[in-house]
Amino acid sequence: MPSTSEGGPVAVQAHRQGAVGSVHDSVRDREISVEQEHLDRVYRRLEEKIHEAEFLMQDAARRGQVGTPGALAERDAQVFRAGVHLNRLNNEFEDFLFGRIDLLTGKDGKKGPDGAYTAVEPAEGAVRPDSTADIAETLHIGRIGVLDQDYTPLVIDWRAPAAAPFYRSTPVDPGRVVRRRVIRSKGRQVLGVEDDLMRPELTAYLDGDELPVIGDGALMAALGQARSHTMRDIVASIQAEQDLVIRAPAASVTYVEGGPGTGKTAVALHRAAYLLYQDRRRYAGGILIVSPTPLLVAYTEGVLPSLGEEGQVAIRAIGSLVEGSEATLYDSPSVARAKGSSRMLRVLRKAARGALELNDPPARLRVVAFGRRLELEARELDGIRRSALGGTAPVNLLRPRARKLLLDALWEQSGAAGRHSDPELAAELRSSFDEDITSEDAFIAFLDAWWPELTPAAVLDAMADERRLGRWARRILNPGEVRKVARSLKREGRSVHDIALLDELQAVLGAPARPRRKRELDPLDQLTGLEELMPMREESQRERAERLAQERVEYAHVIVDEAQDLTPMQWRMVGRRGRHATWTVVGDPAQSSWSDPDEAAEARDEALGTRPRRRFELTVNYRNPAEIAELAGKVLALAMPGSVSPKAVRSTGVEPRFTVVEDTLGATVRDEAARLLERVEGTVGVVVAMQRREEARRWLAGLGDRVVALGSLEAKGLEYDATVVVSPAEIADESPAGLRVLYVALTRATQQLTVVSADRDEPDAAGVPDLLRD
Ligand SMILES: Nc1ncnc2c1ncn2[C@@H]1O[C@H](COP(=O)(O)OP(=O)(O)OP(=O)(O)O)[C@@H](O)[C@H]1O
Repeated sequence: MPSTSEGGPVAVQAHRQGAVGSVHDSVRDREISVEQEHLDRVYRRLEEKIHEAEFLMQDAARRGQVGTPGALAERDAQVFRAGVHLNRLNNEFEDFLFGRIDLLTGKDGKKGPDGAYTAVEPAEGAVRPDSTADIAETLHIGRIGVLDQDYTPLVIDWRAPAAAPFYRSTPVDPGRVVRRRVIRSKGRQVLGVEDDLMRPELTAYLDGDELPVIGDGALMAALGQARSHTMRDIVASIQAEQDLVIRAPAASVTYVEGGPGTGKTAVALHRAAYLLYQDRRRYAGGILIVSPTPLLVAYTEGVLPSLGEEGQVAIRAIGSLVEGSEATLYDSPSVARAKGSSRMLRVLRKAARGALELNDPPARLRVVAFGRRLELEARELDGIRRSALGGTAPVNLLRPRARKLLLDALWEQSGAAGRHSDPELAAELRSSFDEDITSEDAFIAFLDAWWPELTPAAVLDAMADERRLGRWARRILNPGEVRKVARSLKREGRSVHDIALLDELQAVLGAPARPRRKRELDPLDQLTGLEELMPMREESQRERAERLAQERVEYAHVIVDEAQDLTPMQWRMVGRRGRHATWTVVGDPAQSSWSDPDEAAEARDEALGTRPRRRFELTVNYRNPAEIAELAGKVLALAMPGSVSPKAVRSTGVEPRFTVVEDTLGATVRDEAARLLERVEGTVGVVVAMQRREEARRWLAGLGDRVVALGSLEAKGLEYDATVVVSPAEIADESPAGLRVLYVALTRATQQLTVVSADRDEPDAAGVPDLLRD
């Protein structure tokens, strides 16, 4: 039986056990059958709704054959509405009822739109002087809301205000809630119930019988479960401090800090679902979640669909934010530092201007106009280029200006300027002069070569030349940095940090004017009259998503996960996607792998602008047992002296295991991974220094797909039943932020942790490496 630490959401357990004691199985069975009855009723109602939707579809189709314009418009609207209904009902048919709250009478007798009473606090006299009370209202909570024929709520949507007490109520501040129940079901069958008592001091009655309490609480049941390679939603056991973040108003910036395992990623995902529920018109297709790695994207991708939100939120790895890019390569720490630094902005601006001269531009311009040969020499051309480039306007967009300056210089040379005193005639003459020249092939060819249209990729490729980069980065990067950055750009494929540079270059260069693409045929376009009847269809979600992508992807809400890791250049890239957005930013400074947090904070503040921030802190570690959290705390003390570890919510009694390499590192790691595979049901992660990634994959070959090898930076945000952390010293020495990266590695396990030490770790007799000793 797991023990629990004190305070916060955990306190529920302590209260409950003291108050209730053991419960006989027959009571459990009876309670399961009570919930089964309710679920049966819900399904009957859902079936009725599905039949209704089907009938509407058929009826609408029949009406379509009648053919008057009014009937057609009505049919279209009905088909659309019924289709949406059917889809929702069918999609969310599985496991959508998961919670129940039993409430005291409220202060006022008002009902909200979901059919539930709105009061949060109990009415005076709801609790009798002898500490007994009657349950006045029972609400079931699920993934969508379902009303009975008479509009009484059978299920309340988890995001509706009436569902908030299910998450917010605690024994310290219970409100009207007496008992909170989590219902486990699969399809149409209720499998179990887990209860928490919010007012253990009360004897409460429901329909005359004493309220029974079953199980050890849903949170503990959820935390003890084996992990798979995909994250589960936490909708049934969101804790009060997490709920405050999820339901925080969308205005400005919601800023959340919390240590490892405090549910930041889970909370961010549930917040996206909540915002969609609150204001679907505003947010559908317009929420971006920025994640540090493609691995974390894949791990979290299933959560929103399980909350009924399929395809509405773009979850993108930071290396895939630019359309068409999917970078997974990592630069060495020193190259990453240079590329991520805001100094790079100045280098890119110079590169974008310098790149105009990449392909030996012509040294002179010769044209014939009004029967005269006109010529501009290299010196004049340089002067024109310099004056066209003044200021910070995007280089590609300056081409028309440069063209105009060339024409001015040629006009001057032609001597035609003084020919007419009448301004109208003079203007006409000038315009025919310009036309003459600009239609000449020689001029067009000159302009293309002298002011070529630049692409971000071409400029970045040009920076791979060390001499050239040295020129562009003079007095900005030091010669060592220039050498390393140039070398890294020569390699095949882009790194994660290159993507932010490409995005910046896109802004510095400006998009060349592109011919508009013809819109693809949208099948819903054929439903005439739909726009008027369904204002939400003004723009379909696909159209909106496409439009946003074409307009350089601006979003209505941007959620940044693992925000502590964004470099200044990455903040600029993300900032461009949310210039008018509201934001949710979640992170943990203690897990930052960026070597200069102050510089990153400055860039973050610039991206978020002056919008006011609402700060939240998450304080409870739901992932690691206390034994693992305590060990990780030793590294935290070295990495960020004085910072406080989040409180672990449970303990397993299994201490971390320490081993020292015996034969070869590979054989030891493989043995330890195999050992853990036998001890846990779910996944095992082996975390190594980045340079050992490939090697470690070979060590584990043949052990099956429950085990994976990860570089330390790839472990961000992920979790496993058990982990093997290989050579803490090697991970810590890999970069200036190495100790914080090691802290991340040590906090990935939900049950067991093994640390393998090599020579460099200086293990003591018990195998404990130097870095993890007291
Ligand atoms: N209220 C909850 N009920 C059940 N499980 C929870 C709850 N909150 C968090 N968890 C679980 O705890 C684990 C850690 O959550 P999550 O990955 O969101 O934490 P995090 O703060 O993002 O961690 P890190 O900073 O280490 O990436 C996950 O398995 C998550 O499902």
